[in-house]
Amino acid sequence: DWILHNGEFIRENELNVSKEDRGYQFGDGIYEVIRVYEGNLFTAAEHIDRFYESAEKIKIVIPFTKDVFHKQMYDLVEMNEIDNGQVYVQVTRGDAIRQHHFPQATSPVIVAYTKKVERPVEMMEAGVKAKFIEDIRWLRCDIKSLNLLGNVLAKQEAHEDGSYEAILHRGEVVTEGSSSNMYGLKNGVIYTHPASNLILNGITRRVILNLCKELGITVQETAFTKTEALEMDEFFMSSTTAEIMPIIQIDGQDIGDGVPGELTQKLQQAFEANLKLTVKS
Ligand SMILES: Cc1ncc(COP(=O)(O)O)c(CN[C@@H]2CONC2=O)c1O
Repeated sequence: DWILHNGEFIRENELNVSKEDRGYQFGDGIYEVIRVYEGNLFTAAEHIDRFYESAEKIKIVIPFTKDVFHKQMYDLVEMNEIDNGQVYVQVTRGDAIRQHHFPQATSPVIVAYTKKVERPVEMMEAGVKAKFIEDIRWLRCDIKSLNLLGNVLAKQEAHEDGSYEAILHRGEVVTEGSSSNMYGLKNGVIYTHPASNLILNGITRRVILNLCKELGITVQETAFTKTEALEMDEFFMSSTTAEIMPIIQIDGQDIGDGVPGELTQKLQQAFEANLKLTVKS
């Protein structure tokens, strides 16, 4: 496979990253995961906009225009002949003598690679289990940063418990998943935490909110509590890799009838129709 390294296409064994790369030593960088369906990048513009936005928030300047960057992503997918898969791309502040404050002259290090991934169809049909876990992360969760230890520890705790995802909460208030956004549905209304510094404003979240508008489903971007989560009629999570994933059980307690909800399934169908439309093969 080809790897993109600072605008150059190289082979994996040609890639060398410094022992003092700031992404490696400080998590000083940001990333994106972009889905590929039938050889086409899905919501690439939105992901690239957020990539540049995240970089700007931590004062990293991407040395390419968005158009050039978009073309590089597209070429990488073509060269690696990815039909269904994803692109992982990250930028770090670069290689410099280890010091916490920004080194004088560093140039950002951008690495992108692809992998083949199939859609998680069985899990989307059956639904998954989740576990409440205290949200111990910092207060800039709106930045898609490489600072993922809080997310990693939460996901690990969930997996040790046999759960697919952690439902993070600050005190009683549910924020989001360790690598997803979270939604509860009650009496036909969808509730989800508002886009703020406490969550990542997911691209899939934005697609869902648009689909709800088209379907005439009311969405309240207001946070709900753990207790309210357990009383929801339906519950689901979303991310680029999980798409719309029903959550049928939280901490061992069934949500609704303990099976994927009807409105969740309606949203999944709308998401798939939209996906096929925008990713014309
Ligand atoms: C903390 C967090 N919240 C929400 C999301 C959902 O955002 P998107 O809808 O834009 O994907 C992600 C995605 N995390 C990426 C997506 O897939 N794998 C990841 O690590 C995430 O890491």
